[in-house]
Parts: sequence; structure tokens; C-alpha cells
Amino acid sequence: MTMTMARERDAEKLLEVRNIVQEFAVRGPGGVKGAKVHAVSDVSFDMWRGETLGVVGETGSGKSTLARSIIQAPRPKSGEVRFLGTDLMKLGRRALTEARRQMQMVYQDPYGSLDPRWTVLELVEEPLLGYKVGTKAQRRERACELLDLVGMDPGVFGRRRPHELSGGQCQRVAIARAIALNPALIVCDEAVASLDVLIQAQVLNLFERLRTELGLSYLFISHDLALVKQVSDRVAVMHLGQLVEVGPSEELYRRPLHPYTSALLNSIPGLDPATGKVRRPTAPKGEPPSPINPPSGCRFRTRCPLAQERCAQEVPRLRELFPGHQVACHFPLATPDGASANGTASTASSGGSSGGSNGTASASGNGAATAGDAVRS
Ligand SMILES: Nc1ncnc2c1ncn2[C@@H]1O[C@H](COP(=O)(O)OP(=O)(O)OP(=O)(O)O)[C@@H](O)[C@H]1O
Repeated sequence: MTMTMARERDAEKLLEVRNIVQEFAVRGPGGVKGAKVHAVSDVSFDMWRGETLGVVGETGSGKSTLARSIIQAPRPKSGEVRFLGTDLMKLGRRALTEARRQMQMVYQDPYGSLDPRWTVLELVEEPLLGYKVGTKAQRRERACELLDLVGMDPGVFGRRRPHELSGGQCQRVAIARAIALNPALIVCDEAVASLDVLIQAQVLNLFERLRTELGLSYLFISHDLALVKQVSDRVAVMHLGQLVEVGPSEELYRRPLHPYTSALLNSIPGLDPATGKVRRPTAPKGEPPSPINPPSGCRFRTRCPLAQERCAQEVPRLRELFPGHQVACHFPLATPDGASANGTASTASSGGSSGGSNGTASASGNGAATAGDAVRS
């Protein structure tokens, strides 16, 4: 990337997250006081305007806490969250409320996120009322416009209440509320997880249309890796409160660099093109360690088939190995110079793929996770 290109890209930066930490005080084993859950530990990443960044990871890896930390609900314990150039961590209550107009969330439970006593029109008007936007008549007009935008006829649905709507329709109402104040960023936390597959596809199409029409950016959190691949420009992989890999979606699925990403991808059911048979998915080995007492060094090392002594001693930092593709691992599955985990040669070259004959990433020896089948799914 030239300097000019880098500057142009900087100008479009939406979000700069630096070293954020979020912890929760809890009772430890045996009810001992003073323990804390390390839910998000030293996480840094950037987002650009108009992009969709997917966040994946096992349950409890810290995806939702990361999202809530970004919108300062609650504020992270430390770090920096720069949104459109402003450090949200330094804003007072009133300024933060104003900044939050630009950041909205869509949650998993479409019924739970809507007040059952209100009509659809009242629900969509509510954020406008909250920020004292326009007159009553203008808010009604805007609410009708927003319902049209999300594909719901205000004349048909406007006076209904949530219990008279399907899950997909409720989610459309939630989306209309989220876009009411012209936000720049929408955080989707498992936003389609509770919908059946066909409705899921419709809602995803709606997200994509709104992205183009309104210039939105999405932080798209999901445990569904296939779905995240479909909607994201880039993907961030979380493990036990840390980002272990961030990269362009296609590339990350084709050539994962972190053994954890590789193991996660192997957990997606899919067809093995070599045999034409359904490949049996394999879950990442073992249970994730406790976030109250995470392992020293690399937090994945206790489950990693490639772990070496260094992994217990040094925390791996996120570093760029291929353009725009970062990994936090001492022994990544591929490197541009061809060195790979366990000191074996990797066939990776910039923009190419590593490992087996079918162009899949694979870790050599000792039963390490391979990612090939996941790419095919
Ligand atoms: N308010 C809280 N108090 C104590 N612990 C919490 C709190 N919120 C989250 N945690 C813990 O922080 C860790 C990360 O949780 P989080 O919900 O962010 O993970 P997640 O990846 O979003 O999981 P899921 O996919 O199941 O929603 C978990 O160990 C969780 O139990």
C-alpha cells in the first residue's frame, strides 16, 4: 500500500480500538471473593467505514463483552476506543449519549428487545423521541419511511404489537429502530441466530441492502462461521478474551494462520471434495480454560497441538504476516518466508495457500488442526 493509499484509508477510519481490557469481579472456585473474569484482554483492531467485520469464537470467548465495551456499556476498564476520531473513553455522560446515536445494536432475541405493550409505529418512533428529533408528525412520517426501508408496510404492520409479528418481522422492527438515527455503525450480536434459515437469508439481504443504501458498517458477531464468511469483508477470531487472528474473510477461511482458527473451521460440517462424502466436523480439542485463571503466555496453548515451550512464557502479539492478515501466534500455520509451525517448510506465499494438494492450510505432524474442509463448506 502506498503512503497516499494508507492516508486515504485512514481518512475513512470508523473505529480504532486500542488495548481494551474488560474484567468482571466474581467469586472464584469455592466461593472465594476477589476473583475476576478476564472477559476482554488487551484487544486492538480497526474498522473502516462501510465494512462488515465479523467476530467469531466459541461461547464465552468475549464477543458480546467486546461489542458492549466498544459502545461503552459498560466502559472498558482501560484502553482506547476512538470512534470517528473521538476517544469515547474520555467523553462525559452527555457527550457519550450523543455519540451513541451513531452506534446502534441489534440483538439476538427479536421479541425480548421490543416492549410488548407498544405498537410497531411507537417502537420505531421511540429512538427519535428519545433524542427529541422533529415534531410528533415528523416522527410518525419518519417511522413510516423506516418501516418501508425494512420492507414492512406501515399501513399493514404499523398498529400491530410484537406478539402479532413473526420473529423475522420483529427483527425488521428492531433494525428500523437501529437505523432511525442514521448511525454509522451497527453492532449485530447474534442478530439472526434465532431465525430459521430462510428468514435468516432475508434479514441478511436486508442488512446488505441497508449497508449499500445508507453507507452502514457492521460489527457482526456470530458463532456461525459459515454465515460470518458470507457477510463479512474481514473476520476477527476471538479466543478467551483475546483476538488471535484478523484478516480478509476469503483469505482467513482459505488459509487460517492460527491453530485455533483452523480448529474452529474444522468444526463446520461440510463436503470433502476429495471423497464427495460429508466430512465429520471436529470441535477444537478440549474445553476452553477458565477465563478467571487463563494460562500464561498463549491462552490457546493448553489445547494447541503445536504448542512449544515458548508459548507458555511469552504472550504472542497480533502481527501482520500477510497484507491485512494478522495473527497472534509464535508458530503460525504459514508465513511469507515459508517457515511454519514446528520448523517445517510451508508452501505459503503471499496471496497463495499453504499445505495440502487441495490448497488448504494445514499444520504438520502431531494431529494438528487442518482447515481445508471448512473452506469447502
Ligand atoms: N456481567 C458479567 N459478570 C461476570 N462475568 C461476565 C459478565 N458478562 C460476561 N461475563 C463472562 O465473560 C466471558 C465472556 O462472555 P461473553 O458473553 O462476552 O462471551 P461470548 O463470546 O459473547 O459468548 P456467547 O457466544 O455465549 O454469547 C464469559 O466467561 C462470561 O461468563
